[in-house]
Amino acid sequence: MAGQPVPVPVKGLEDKILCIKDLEEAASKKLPKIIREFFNDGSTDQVTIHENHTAYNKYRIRARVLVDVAKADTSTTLWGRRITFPLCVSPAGMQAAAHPDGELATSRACAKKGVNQGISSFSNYSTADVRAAGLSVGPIDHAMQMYTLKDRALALRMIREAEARGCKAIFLTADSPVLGVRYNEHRNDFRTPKGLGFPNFGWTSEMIRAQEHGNTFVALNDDGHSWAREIPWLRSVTGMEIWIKGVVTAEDTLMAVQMGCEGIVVSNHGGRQLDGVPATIDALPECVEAAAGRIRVHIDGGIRSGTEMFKALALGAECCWVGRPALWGLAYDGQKGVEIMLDTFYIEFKRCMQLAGCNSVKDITKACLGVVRPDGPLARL
Ligand SMILES: Cc1cc2nc3c(=O)[nH]c(=O)nc-3n(C[C@H](O)[C@H](O)[C@H](O)COP(=O)(O)O)c2cc1C
Ligand SMILES: CC(C)CC(=O)C(=O)O
Repeated sequence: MAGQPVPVPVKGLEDKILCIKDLEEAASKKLPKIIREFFNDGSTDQVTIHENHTAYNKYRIRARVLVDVAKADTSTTLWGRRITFPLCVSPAGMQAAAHPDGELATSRACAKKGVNQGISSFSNYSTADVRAAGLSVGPIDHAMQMYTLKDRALALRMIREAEARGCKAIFLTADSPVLGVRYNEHRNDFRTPKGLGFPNFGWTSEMIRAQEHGNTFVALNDDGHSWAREIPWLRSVTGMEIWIKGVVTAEDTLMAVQMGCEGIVVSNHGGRQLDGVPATIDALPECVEAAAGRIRVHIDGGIRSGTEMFKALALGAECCWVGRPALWGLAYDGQKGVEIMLDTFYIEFKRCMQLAGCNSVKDITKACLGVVRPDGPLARL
């Protein structure tokens, strides 16, 4: 991707997409209200979804100058393979509601741009098809996202399929024993659009539309889940890496370490589950400290620019993931839209590294950041 120009508008579309905010606006105009609000909103009072993004503003970059950054290298390693830069696409379900090609288009775009993807349990395409779509373009690794399901036989089928297709990890979404309260779904009587199925569960469109969205979660997810129930069982049935997605505390990071997990994604589900939990960038430092280098720590939630990626890395995340930006890319222009999204982040991240005086991802450390205090000088971390 090196040397690419500033993102340009897609031919035939009038919007000039220069940043993720532009993409959000252009995509939102194209989406029907029910889908737009389902994608864009958070739960109840929208506090966490708002802070996920705004909390980045308190940090400033302590840029170093007169550093030769002509050969700045944005790449990093994930699952033993170099990726273009430390950004991957989070497992967000129902992507065919954004564009008919849904997760297939996302997979192709990720492979083309050299990053990885999480496959949602609620993908509208099967794990086999999503893997094949990406691999037809180039190398790509996938994590299979799973909930803590009541039905062990179903969970096992999904695990076996993920293994057979070569997924590298299970992302066990731990923040969803029940569905978060999202007013838009009630106000709009949200239903999965006609024609979309959830093949990972073996559910057709007709089966899904017969039930209310919230009831799907009640039927599937286990509100009696626990560390002791989930992790030893997962470990006993699969050799894939086990990552916990949805951690926002040091305590749960330590549990993940003690349970022998390979990694965590510091995540609050994009502010869609419990409103009032901290912004992920605010939860990150205590999780990084608790992990103490023993397991991988990644982050998602509210990341909308390369500068915010830089800040998350400086605070100790090894890699960032984004959910809605991929959905906006899809809604804007399918695979091409997701590519525009990835290019935008890439260009911003590389330029931020260079302007901050960093030549590699390893150069991005706590020393690169300061925190704004109301009435004082910038405080070093
Ligand atoms: C429409 C939508 C569907 C999602 N579906 C899932 C899902 O099926 N499983 C899951 O673990 N997370 C799901 N997420 C959460 C994402 O994986 C991710 O944590 C979140 O979107 C990151 O925040 P961001 O959208 O602000 O980047 C979903 C998010 C959105 C917006
Ligand atoms: C795609 C959905 C069924 C899942 C969801 O809304 C979520 O996990 O936030």
